[in-house]
Amino acid sequence: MGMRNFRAEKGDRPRLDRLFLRRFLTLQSVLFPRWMSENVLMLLTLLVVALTGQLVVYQVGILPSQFYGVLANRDPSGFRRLAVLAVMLILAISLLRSVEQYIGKLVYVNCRKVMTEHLHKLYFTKQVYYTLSTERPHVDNPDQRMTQDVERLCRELGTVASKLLITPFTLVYYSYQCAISTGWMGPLSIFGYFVIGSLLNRLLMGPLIPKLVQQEKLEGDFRFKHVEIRVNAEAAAFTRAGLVEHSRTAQRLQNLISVQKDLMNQELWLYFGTNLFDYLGGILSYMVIAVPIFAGVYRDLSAAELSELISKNAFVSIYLVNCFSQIIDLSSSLCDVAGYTHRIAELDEAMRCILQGQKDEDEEAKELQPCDAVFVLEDVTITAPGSDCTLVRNLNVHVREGSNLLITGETGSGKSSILRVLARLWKPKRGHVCVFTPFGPRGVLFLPQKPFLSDGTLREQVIYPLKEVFPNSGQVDDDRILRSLEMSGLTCLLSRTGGLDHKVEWKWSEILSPGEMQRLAFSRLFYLQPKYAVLDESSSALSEDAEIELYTCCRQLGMTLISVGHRRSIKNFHDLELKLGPDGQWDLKRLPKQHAPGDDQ
Ligand SMILES: Nc1ncnc2c1ncn2[C@@H]1O[C@H](COP(=O)(O)OP(=O)(O)OP(=O)(O)O)[C@@H](O)[C@H]1O
Repeated sequence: MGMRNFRAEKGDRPRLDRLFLRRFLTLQSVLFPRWMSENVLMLLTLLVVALTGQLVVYQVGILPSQFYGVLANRDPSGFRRLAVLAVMLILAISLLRSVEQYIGKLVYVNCRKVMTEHLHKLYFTKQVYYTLSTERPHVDNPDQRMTQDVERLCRELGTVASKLLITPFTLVYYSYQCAISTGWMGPLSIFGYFVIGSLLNRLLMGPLIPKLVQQEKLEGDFRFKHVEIRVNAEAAAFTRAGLVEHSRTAQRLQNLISVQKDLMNQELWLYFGTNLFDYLGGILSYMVIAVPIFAGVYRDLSAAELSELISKNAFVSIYLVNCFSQIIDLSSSLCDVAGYTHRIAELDEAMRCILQGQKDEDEEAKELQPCDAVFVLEDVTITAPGSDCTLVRNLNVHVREGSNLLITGETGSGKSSILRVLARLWKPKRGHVCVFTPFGPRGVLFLPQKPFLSDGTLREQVIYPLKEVFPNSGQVDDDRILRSLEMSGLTCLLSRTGGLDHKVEWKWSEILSPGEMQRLAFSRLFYLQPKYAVLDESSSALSEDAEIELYTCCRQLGMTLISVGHRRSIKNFHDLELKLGPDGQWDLKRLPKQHAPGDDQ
C-alpha cells in the first residue's frame, strides 16, 4: 500500500536522483496545475520581460565597442548620438530589470500561497494533523516543512525562475554571436570549459544534499524546543525546570551548529570551484579571440576597428561564459531546492498515504450493515500506534440511544484509547468499529480532558466550531449562548471579556484555569446539544458537586453519554460500566438503576 512505499523511500538518503526528479515534478504540478493557471501566466510574462531585457542588454553590452569606434575616429556628432542612445538604453534596461525582479517576487509569493494552501488542505482534512504525529515512523516537524521549507523553496524558485527560462535563449544567441567573430572554435572551447566545470561541481555538490536535509530537521527540532517551553512555561516554572531545559536547548543548538559547520566546510570547496570558474571565464574570452587574431584572420582591420572588434567579442564571450557560469550557480541553488523538495514532498506523500488509508477504511465501513446500536465495537483489539502491547482484547460493546456507558479502569489501561478508536483517530488492530451517527451538533461531540480553546471571542468559544464547520446551522442564538454559560457556571466570563463579542488580547488556554476550561467546554456542549456526548474525564478538574451539576444538565438535555471517569458519583448517570483490566481484559456489566438527578425532568 501507499504507506509502505512512503516508508521505503524515506529511509533513502536524499539525493539528486530520479526520486528527486519525480518529487520535483509532483510539486511543480501543484504549483502549475494547468496551462492557463495564474503561476504559468506569471512565468510567461516573466519570460517576455526577461527576453526583451536580453535584447537591450546586448545593445548596452556593445556600447563600449561603439564608443571605441567614434572616439578613435574623432567623430563628435556620432559621439552625441551614441551618448543619447546609451542613456535611453540604460533607462530601458533599468526599467526592465526592475519589472523582472518584481515579477520574480510575485512568482515567489504566489507559489508559496499555492503550495501552502495545498499542504494545509491535506493537513487539516480528517485529522491528518493528528495521525501524522502518531504514525511511526513519523515525518519530523511538519510545521517547519509547511512554513519555513515552503517559504525557502518558493523564494529560491522565484529567484532562479527568470534565469532558468532565459538561459537557453541567451546561450544560443551568444554562441552564434561569438562564432561570428571567433569561428565555431570559440563557443566550442567555452562549452568544453563548462562541461569540465559542471562535472567538478556535481562532484562537490553530491554530499551536500543529505547534510542540508539534516540541517533543516535539526533547525525544526531546535525551534520546537523553544515552542515547547513557551507553551508549558507555567508548568516548567513550577518545576524549576530552567537549568535542565537550558542544557537541553543548548544541546539541540549544539547539534544544529555542528551540522551547519560540517556543511560550511564542504561548501567551501563548492564556493572555491564556483569562483575559480567565474574568474577563469574572464580570461577565456581573450584567449578565444587571440586565436583568429594571431592566425591573421583580421590582418586587414585598422587599429580602431580591431579594438572595436576585441571589445565587442570580449563582451559576447564574457556573456557566454556568464551564461554557463549562471548554470553552475544555478546548481548550488539546485542543491537547496533539492533539500527543500525532499522535505516538502515527504510530508505531501505521508499525508496522501494517510488520507488514502482512511478512504479505504470508509469503503470498508460502508459495507457494514446498520443496526439498532449507534456505537458498535465488534471483536476489537487495540494497541497504541507503534506498540505491540495490547490495551484491549476482543472487545464487544453496543451502545444504543438512551443507554449511557461508563468506562473505568486503572491509569494507562486504555480508556481514552477506546474513545480514540471511536473517534477514528486510531485504527483498531483487529475487529470492526462503527459509529452510526455523524460527528457534530446533531450527532456526537467529543469532550477531551483538556479542551481545545482556539483564538476568538467568547461567542466564538461557545459556538465553536459551528459557523466554520456547519455554516447552515442557522442563526446564532444569543439567549442560548447566555443560558449555556449559566448552566456551566461561567456567567462571570461575560464581565471579564467585556461581552460576547469583545475581542480578547489573551490566549484562552493560558488565562483560564483547568476547571474554567472544562466548564467552557461544557457550555459548548450545552449550546450545541448533540444527541450523544463522549466525555473523557471532561470534568476531572472540577469538584464532585460541580461534576454532578454538569452531568445533570446533560441528562436534562436528553444526551446519551459515553464517559470515562474515576469518581463513584458519576456512576448514577450511567446504565452500563465497561471496566478495563490488565493485559487487555475487560468486563461489561449493567449498573443498578439508581435515581440520578435530572431523571424526573
Ligand atoms: N500516541 C501514542 N503512542 C504510543 N502510546 C500511546 C499513545 N497514546 C497513549 N499511549 C499509551 O497507551 C496506553 C493507554 O493510554 P490511554 O490514554 O488510553 O490510558 P487511560 O486508561 O485513558 O489512562 P488515564 O486514566 O491516565 O487517562 C498508555 O500506556 C499510553 O502511554
